[in-house]
Amino acid sequence: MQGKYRALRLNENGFLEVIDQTKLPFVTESKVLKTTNEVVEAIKDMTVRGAGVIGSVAAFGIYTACMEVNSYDELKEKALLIRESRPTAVNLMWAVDKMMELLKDSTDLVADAKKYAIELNDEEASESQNIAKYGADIIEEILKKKNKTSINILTHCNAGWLAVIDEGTALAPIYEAAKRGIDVHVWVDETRPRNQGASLTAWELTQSKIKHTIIADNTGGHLMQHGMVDMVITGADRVSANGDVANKIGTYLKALAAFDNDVPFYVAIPASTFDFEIRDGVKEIPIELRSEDEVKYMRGVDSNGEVREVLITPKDSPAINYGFDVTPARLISGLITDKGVCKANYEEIKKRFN
Ligand SMILES: CSC[C@H]1O[C@H](OP(=O)(O)O)[C@H](O)[C@@H]1O
Repeated sequence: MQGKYRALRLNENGFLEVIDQTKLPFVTESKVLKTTNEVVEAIKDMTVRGAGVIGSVAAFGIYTACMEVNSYDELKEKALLIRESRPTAVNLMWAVDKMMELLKDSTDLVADAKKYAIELNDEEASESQNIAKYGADIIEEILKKKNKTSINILTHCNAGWLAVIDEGTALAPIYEAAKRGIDVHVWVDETRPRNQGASLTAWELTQSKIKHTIIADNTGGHLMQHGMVDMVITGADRVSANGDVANKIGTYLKALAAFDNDVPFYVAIPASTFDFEIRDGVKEIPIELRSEDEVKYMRGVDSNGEVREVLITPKDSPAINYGFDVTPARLISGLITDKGVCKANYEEIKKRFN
């Protein structure tokens, strides 16, 4: 059926259905998003998350909004609600703007939005396959250079198919390398506070039977110091024109440790992640500030298999919860994109993507 991907699909009734990522890895459950408000809430509360999937859901969210309006002007108001649901992943704004541009002269909003949303997602899925191939080539190059037959890759957060349809970005080269018969092991940063690594990346790699070890976020530097990491691959939520990379909080610290230990640090991204409006990512990329409760509470299952949130700090202690940080381009070995691997600098990026 058209519009069907691993993390989301249009169901038989024509509504957007998504995997509820807040329940993984304990419960695999889907959620149908029938209204614009349900789409906005699902992005805000991270039922769906990951820059690419947020963009995918936003595109189908515009289609959902078209079922609620009688004119393009009415649609613009709903589109803004979707566009403003999270501030850092530029794929969200890109998807909404692209859909609204395509629909501006439409005489059948619902039918055209459905068509354009499927086309946009099919293109994202195709780009993800290219990232897989170019990234696996890098993995083979590193193995050859180090004269090794197995590779240890560290990744932060979740940039698999739960985050970018349909192969992911950071995990796409790992899936492709495994398909090529390469012996891959992944160090999985737990990725506090929402544990996208421990809950989502570990779940994905388990499904794909790829060797992995979950580590506390502060472990990566030690592993790199002791030669236990051959490369780092992460995803990204926004890459500025000068090659600075916004990604899940903690990425910058991994890049510093990689730089200090001469470990190749790659960022895998589709073209929709570039933001050419921003020339200095460190200074200008907006960083989402999320609820302090995500730091103060931890999710898990109790002895009855019920998903629970438990307080892990003194009730009255304040916390602050930055969702992302920005890694300067100088710490990045290369950007693995759907058009090949490019250096993280303005000239290279402009030549290939702008
Ligand atoms: C390339 S999409 C994955 C990207 O999105 C994650 O953020 P969140 O889980 O808050 O949506 C994280 O930055 C990942 O690298």
